[in-house]
Amino acid sequence: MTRHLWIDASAGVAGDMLLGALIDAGAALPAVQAAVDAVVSDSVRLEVDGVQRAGLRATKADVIMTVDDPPHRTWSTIRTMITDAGLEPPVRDHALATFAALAEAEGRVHGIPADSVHFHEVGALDSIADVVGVCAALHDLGVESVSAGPVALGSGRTRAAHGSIPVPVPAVTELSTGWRVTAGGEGELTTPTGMALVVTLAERSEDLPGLVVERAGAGAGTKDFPGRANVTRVIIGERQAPAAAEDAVVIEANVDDLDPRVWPDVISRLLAAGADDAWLTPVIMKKGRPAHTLSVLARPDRAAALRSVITATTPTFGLRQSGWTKFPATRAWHTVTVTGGEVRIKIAHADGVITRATPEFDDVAALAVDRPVLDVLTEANAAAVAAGLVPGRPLPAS
Ligand SMILES: O=C([S-])c1cc(C(=O)S)c[n+]([C@@H]2O[C@H](COP(=O)(O)O)[C@@H](O)[C@H]2O)c1
Ligand code: NI
Repeated sequence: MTRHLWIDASAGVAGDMLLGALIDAGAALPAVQAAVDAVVSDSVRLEVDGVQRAGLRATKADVIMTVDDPPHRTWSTIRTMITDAGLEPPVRDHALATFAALAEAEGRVHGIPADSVHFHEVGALDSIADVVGVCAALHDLGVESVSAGPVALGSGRTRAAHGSIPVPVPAVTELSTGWRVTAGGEGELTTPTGMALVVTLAERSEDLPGLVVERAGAGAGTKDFPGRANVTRVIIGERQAPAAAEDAVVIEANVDDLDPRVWPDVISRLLAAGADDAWLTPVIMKKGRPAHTLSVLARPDRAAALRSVITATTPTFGLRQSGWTKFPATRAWHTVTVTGGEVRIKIAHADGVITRATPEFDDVAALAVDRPVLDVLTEANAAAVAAGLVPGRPLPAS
């Protein structure tokens, strides 16, 4: 069983709406405020209030500025602030991935490198509070997996720093690649920060899955439209282990004319765009040319976005795609303490019995600041054994 969160964005989603919904569902405001303070100390105060939207009760989360003149900040500055804040590793990693998606989308829209994307004054503090706050709230709620239903983006036009822009606004359109969306009504129903949170945190777009419901929450948007509640809802519950078999696709292209130094960037962009894995195989292709086959494994709903990444980042004139069936192990996570911090242990299990347990390598590498990675790995393995996370032993309660 996994604690799953499903996001209902059928009336739209913004960062503050999702934050309000998670606090409404029971996330502790002090824990969320502490995470935000760790990134931007003494700059914002989160306030929550019960409000009504078209007759429905919901929690409104407000980000109150407590500084007069907050500085302009680029994505590269914000990345350093989040990295250095001492956040719990899952909170830090989710916040970094969300901001990266937002900055890359804005960069593509404006034709500038993501690192130069500028979050001006209030926008920067607002976005940091929303993104870090949502990631901290998920952690506080013990959420292990996330999915989202179709997202209503809105229609018409809105005013932004660029003047009057069409809805869905360009950054939202960029972020929506591969996601099920609808117009859903007049006005800007989904903001760039809201969409970045959904597409980064949710593993898939799906209708409400089978859950044993534990709690629900509703987060209010700023406006109150008559006849349609301006709320983002969340439902949290225990999800049964997914069926053993899953549909997957493999997208491939043979490439003989890419500067080999570019390949690592191609692979990392494919992983950031939702590939389950991406790899290269050296081949001798037609005309006896040494080349590489690029292979990308992904869920079918990620295929369109991944084909676009391949086309944009390699010189290939075409690609091929085939359908596969995956048999992923059922997974669970536990955290162990080692010198200097915590390491998550990834556990595969069947019928309540552990079949494999492995320290999450990114957590291990992050703690290997002034000692070898192998030392931290050995300590994490020993901590996992001491905690009973050993093949053949029962899966402990989470
Ligand atoms: O300021 C910029 S660059 C900006 C770009 C865009 C594009 O789609 S491009 C949109 N907006 C608007 O800013 C507000 C706030 O959005 P948050 O995600 O920070 O909540 C919203 O109305 C966007 O449409 C700004
Ligand atoms: Ni913009």
